[in-house]
Amino acid sequence: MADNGSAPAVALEAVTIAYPGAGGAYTAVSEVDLSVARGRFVALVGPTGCGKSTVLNAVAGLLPPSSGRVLIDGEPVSGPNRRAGYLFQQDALLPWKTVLGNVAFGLELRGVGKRERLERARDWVRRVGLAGFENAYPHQLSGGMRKRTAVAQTWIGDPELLLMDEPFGALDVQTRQVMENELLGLWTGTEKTVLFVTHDLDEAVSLSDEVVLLSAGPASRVVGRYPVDLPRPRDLLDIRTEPAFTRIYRAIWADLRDEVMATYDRDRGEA
Ligand SMILES: Nc1ncnc2c1ncn2[C@@H]1O[C@H](COP(=O)(O)OP(=O)(O)OP(=O)(O)O)[C@@H](O)[C@H]1O
Repeated sequence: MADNGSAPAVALEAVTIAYPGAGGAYTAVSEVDLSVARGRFVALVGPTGCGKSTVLNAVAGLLPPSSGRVLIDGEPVSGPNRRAGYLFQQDALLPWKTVLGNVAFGLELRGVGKRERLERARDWVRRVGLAGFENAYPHQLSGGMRKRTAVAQTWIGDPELLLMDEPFGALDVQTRQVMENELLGLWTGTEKTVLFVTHDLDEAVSLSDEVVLLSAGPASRVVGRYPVDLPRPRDLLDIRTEPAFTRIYRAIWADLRDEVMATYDRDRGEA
């Protein structure tokens, strides 16, 4: 592979994505430019339906742009990116496999020998706090435990790039806070780049180095980039009460609110 050490981990260049439809194509995002340096934690926010998942799917290589380019480490994306790790709101646990089997599954697909993959899976099960549940099946787990299993499943492959789409959206508030903290704990000190989609501004600010705001659709584009210069390592339970957190949150919300209202007005007009 080319030596692209200085290239951004992720770059979108004038990316436009239109979905075909019966009444004509729907342009979800238009001319999106975005560059994410290696090792950064970037949150993507915007009103509902603005195209956050669309952008993430394009970066994942699951959705080819109608025009423009997506580059990973300086190389154009052409097909699903197998070096990236994914975490979505819906986990992808296999119901017939145990926790250990689910965590080891990615390594199994890659042909890693049984002994090694089980050893590594056991280590990850322990790291996400599920020691003792190795032999449990997904239906025997709480939502938080399923999510921990999914986190281990993703991280065991040691991906350089993590693409997360509202990964904790379905969890109750308390479990969510614990999981967010644990995610930061895993990520801190690594060189991993994270693109994190959320519609929760609180979550976006507390986790990330930078928040990127997409405008209301159709034809959404990037309308704001906000550095989050809060110290690390962060304890999310503490950081949300810091004056600096409130300052950043308010600055972004002032702009996000306009986009949310634009979406609301548009939907009302269509109703
Ligand atoms: N496969 C598809 N075919 C047609 N339109 C689609 C398709 N997928 C998404 N869209 C439309 O594209 C727009 C962007 O959708 P997307 O899911 O990317 O937004 P989002 O910001 O992630 O939404 P949310 O915050 O509600 O999860 C929406 O209007 C959606 O209805």
